[in-house]
Amino acid sequence: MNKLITAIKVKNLSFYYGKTKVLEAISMDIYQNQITAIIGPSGCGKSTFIKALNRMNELEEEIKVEGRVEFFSQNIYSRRVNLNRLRRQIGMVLPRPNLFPMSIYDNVAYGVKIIGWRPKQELDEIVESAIKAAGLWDEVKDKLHKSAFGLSSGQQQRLCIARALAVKPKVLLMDEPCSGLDPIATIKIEELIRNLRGELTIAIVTRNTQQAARVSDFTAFFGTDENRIGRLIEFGATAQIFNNAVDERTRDYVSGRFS
Ligand SMILES: Nc1ncnc2c1ncn2[C@@H]1O[C@H](COP(=O)(O)OP(=O)(O)OP(=O)(O)O)[C@@H](O)[C@H]1O
Repeated sequence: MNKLITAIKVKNLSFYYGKTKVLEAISMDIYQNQITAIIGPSGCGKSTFIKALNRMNELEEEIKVEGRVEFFSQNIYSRRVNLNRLRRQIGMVLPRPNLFPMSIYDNVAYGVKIIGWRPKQELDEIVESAIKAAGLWDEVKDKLHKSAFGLSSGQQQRLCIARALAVKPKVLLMDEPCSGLDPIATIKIEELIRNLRGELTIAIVTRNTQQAARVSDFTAFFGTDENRIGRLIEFGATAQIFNNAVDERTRDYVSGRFS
């Protein structure tokens, strides 16, 4: 394997909603151009963690962050950070499709247009290549100017991924992107993730351990301690976590023995 480069370094991150601590002292790296899965039982803080990586939690009520999150060595919680730019570089796909009431084309072009004006032909090319990367082109190429709401939920979710890819993020965060989808739509999203392997840094939260095993290079297993606070229990190459985990709790969880 080539030498791994850290895209996001999480150092001793603790996270609070109001006065309630939900994550304790998380330290781990998200490696560039690798796919990192975050797995663990419900309520262990997986979504909170991934949202902390591009400050998406700040849309919620009072939060407190301790520790550091560095994006290519830059502290993302520094006051100097431009949040729009940060979220363009570290994009996010949510559990449910959240398209705009616009055409398929305009949904994908939207973020690109915000960055700056481009000639129509260039915009067309960006839209086409993002939709292709999301594995959706053949299904939508003849109806680009129809409403995005006419698509199935699986197609809508892939369009959300196309929209995220169109602004050329360095990292894509995915929070349970298949949670509302049937098995076939889920497989299509997994295929598209695998196709991005080696080209884009991806962190994906999933409750589906088999999905983590299928798509990821690295896996972080989160759990809760006796105070119900989320902790990183084990991090490693996905094959190691699934076949040769060090911690008994990881072994129980990945083998489905977790209650
Ligand atoms: N906006 C919020 N305000 C207060 N508490 C919250 C908020 N969001 C999440 N929590 C709490 O933080 C803890 C972690 O929640 P989080 O959604 O991050 O876990 P999760 O591992 O992603 O769970 P699931 O797999 O069920 O989605 C839970 O105890 C949850 O109730």
